[in-house]
Amino acid sequence: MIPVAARGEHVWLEIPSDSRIPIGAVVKDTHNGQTLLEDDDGKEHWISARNMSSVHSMHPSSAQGVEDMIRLGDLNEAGIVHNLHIRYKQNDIYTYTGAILVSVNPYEELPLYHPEQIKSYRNKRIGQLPPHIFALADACYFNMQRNKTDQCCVISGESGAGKTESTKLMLQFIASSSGQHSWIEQQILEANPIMEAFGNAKTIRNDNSSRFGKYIEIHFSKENVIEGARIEQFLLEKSRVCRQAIGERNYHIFYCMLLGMSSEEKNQLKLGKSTDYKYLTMGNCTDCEGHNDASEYTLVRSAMKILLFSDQDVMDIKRLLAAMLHLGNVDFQSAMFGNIDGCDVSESIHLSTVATMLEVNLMELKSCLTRHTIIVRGDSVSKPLSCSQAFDGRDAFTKGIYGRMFMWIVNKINEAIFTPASKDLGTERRSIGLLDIFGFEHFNTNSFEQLCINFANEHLQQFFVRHIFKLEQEEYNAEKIPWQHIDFTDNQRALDVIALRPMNIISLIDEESKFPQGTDATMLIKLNSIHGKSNIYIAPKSVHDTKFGVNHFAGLVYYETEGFLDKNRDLLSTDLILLMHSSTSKFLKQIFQVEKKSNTSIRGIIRNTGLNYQKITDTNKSLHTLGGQFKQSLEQLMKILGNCQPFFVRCLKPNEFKKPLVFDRELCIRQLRYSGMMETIRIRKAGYPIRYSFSDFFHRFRVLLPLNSPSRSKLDHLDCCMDIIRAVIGKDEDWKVGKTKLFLKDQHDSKLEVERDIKITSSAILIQRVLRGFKDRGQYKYLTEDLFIPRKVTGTRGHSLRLEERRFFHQHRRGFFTVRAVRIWNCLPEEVVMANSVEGFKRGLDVFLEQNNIVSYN
Ligand SMILES: Nc1ncnc2c1ncn2[C@@H]1O[C@H](COP(=O)(O)OP(=O)(O)OP(=O)(O)O)[C@@H](O)[C@H]1O
Repeated sequence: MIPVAARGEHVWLEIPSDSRIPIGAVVKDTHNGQTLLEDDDGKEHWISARNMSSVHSMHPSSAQGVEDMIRLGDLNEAGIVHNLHIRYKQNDIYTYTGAILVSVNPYEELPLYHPEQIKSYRNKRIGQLPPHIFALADACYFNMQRNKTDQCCVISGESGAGKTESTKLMLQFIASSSGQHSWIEQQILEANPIMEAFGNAKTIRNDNSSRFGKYIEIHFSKENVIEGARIEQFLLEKSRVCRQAIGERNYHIFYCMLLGMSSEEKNQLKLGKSTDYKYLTMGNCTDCEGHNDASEYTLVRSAMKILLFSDQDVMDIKRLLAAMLHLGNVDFQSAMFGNIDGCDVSESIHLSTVATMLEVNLMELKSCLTRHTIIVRGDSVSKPLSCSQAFDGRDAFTKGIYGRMFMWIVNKINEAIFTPASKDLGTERRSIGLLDIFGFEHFNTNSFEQLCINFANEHLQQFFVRHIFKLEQEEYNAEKIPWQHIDFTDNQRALDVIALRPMNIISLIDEESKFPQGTDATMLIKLNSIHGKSNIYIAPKSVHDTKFGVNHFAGLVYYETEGFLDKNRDLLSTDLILLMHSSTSKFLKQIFQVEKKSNTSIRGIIRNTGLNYQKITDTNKSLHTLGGQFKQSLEQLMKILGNCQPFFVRCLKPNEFKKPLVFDRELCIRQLRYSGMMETIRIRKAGYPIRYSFSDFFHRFRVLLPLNSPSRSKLDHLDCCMDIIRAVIGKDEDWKVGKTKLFLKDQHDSKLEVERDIKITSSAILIQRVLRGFKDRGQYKYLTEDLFIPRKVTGTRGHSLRLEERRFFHQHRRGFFTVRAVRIWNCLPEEVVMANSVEGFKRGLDVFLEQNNIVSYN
């Protein structure tokens, strides 16, 4: 409590709120023993002297705000959220926590991303300029070169928090990192519009929501120039193709196509306007504010050209999209077949259009949509479907086509941008990976998709926890660094129960899906019997309840099990698969090619035995389930990430209204809490995230060894390291020496790199000055006096050269330096010596030093 507060003073004010976190405020006035406060939200409060117990003083660092939250004096939730809030009000949307970047969505275009800004952030250390996504991208590129390790950046946050925008900005920065705008860089950037058109949609939360996860890996040559990339996609939300919630749209591509195509093209595909199609109007919304569908279509078309989609590929895709729209308009009506209930396709042109677009026989298509074949004692029997079964089958068919088409498109993009590592490059090829994956989801009704998404988030959280907390603290112990253990919330147990230990939730769901008699109810019984006693799994409250709960790191989520098994099986009817293989469209056949093994067996079956339903059905079932596939690709991804040096971007959504400058504290506190930000700041503040072995440190920062250092002559790594650190960082700063490594703070690393760069730049300027002078003097003398100066300086070690060196010694009193300079001159190519910029010269010199195994300029 502060008894009296002066005008202008910054304070904390306790206010009633869900989070019970005090809000920052400033004293506006004092009058008759009352104090007028204006809080961070702009609300005014008169506080009587009696109530001043709810007012506390604020640390000056919190009052002004800090760029790096580990410098916050008030290291608590109030301090963090207040810091982000006051920065956000000034459009400072980026804030560091050490090398972790917090990004708050501005919901408006800020002048932060011009090519000039890219230039200014290039080759700067974190902390030299205000926090920025470009600074992180530059740090990835820099670390990749310096440490010769692969880098990755995990970009996380809720839907609409800004993950995709952040990914695009990082990609834009990295793609221009080598300074040359090559064809491959352009191709990588052009992949975005295509992926967004087919994989993004307007949702309630985000007008351009990515409905799939992606990992983009950019590959670099030995010279750190981009030579290719690879995109992996995860778990596209297929249900959106058939169904959208109110206010939401289907995938952008459908609306773009209908507005962007010429009327001739539309006639060819028998297409009208978006309101004509059921699949596009389920959400009562066909427009998307700020999204110009027609011009997006032009962008997608030109991106496809750049990514080498042929005209035939584009035509094939358009025909499939048109087929899906018509399929959505195919209606069914009840009909009787003898005394069996069934259904028939209602009269319309849509069915025949679908048959034309898919290049299949009309009657067979009709039969596949209204009947299904089952095996009875080895014989195939065709049975009619009820109306609702037919609608479900039709939708499954559409989802099956869209999902496979999306995978084909991603593969096609990869064909254009991916170059396999050449053998002689061996392990020297480096990469930077960017992971933009769906954030934690918790809706009123959560289904199988949410379980998969939240399972992915558990994995990423564990990766974060492992990297930031576990490994770090283990290393302090191993290196005997004095350390006070910091408690953190470890989600390992949740991850074990969901997916890792035997009989985990995902594997039980999978097992039940493969079981012919398995139902959602039998699955739930198994889950209860195995996990009923765990405090991670929450069993249904009664036998009638079909929901189970999971205690995730981000909160308790209940999952509705109805439809779980069908979604996990993700099967198309055997009739439809065979129909697709009977199509005359090569494209359609290609996208329905399943995994190689089962694929050959399908073809074999068709060729050898005609339509053998039993075998096809078996093959179909032997394929992985959706959950199984997702788990496998996620585990592969975690392995890749585990071999990288990670960076993290935590995106925050400041409000639910997509409005600029509106900061909903409670919403932000919730996001900060479950991302473990509070603990992260504590460990970043207390810890030493930068570690170097003595020898690595010595080799990197040798140029900073003071000239008068006694360890200079001994060249003992540890002694030299200590001398460098004392000279550059200072002996009173908080750095530590372990058994084999040095432990530094993020800001120390930045300082060392900046000093190193200054030293090398000045040395390089000096060397270049000397060399140019040497050359020009030689030229001058050659022209005027025709003295003993060699006509070709390169490689000459003659008398005249030594003369020149000596003269230089007298002029500059840097004899040692000159001799070295001349030696370098003898080897350096002319274009390097005469480079127009110091940077260019340094680059050339670096290559030379590396090739000649010279570790320092000194
Ligand atoms: N740095 C930024 N500058 C301006 N606007 C931004 C920025 N980041 C995000 N936005 C705005 O917020 C919207 C949502 O961002 P984005 O699509 O990146 O969210 P997301 O986290 O990827 O969501 P989802 O998980 O739904 O895909 C963008 O379409 C854009 O309008």
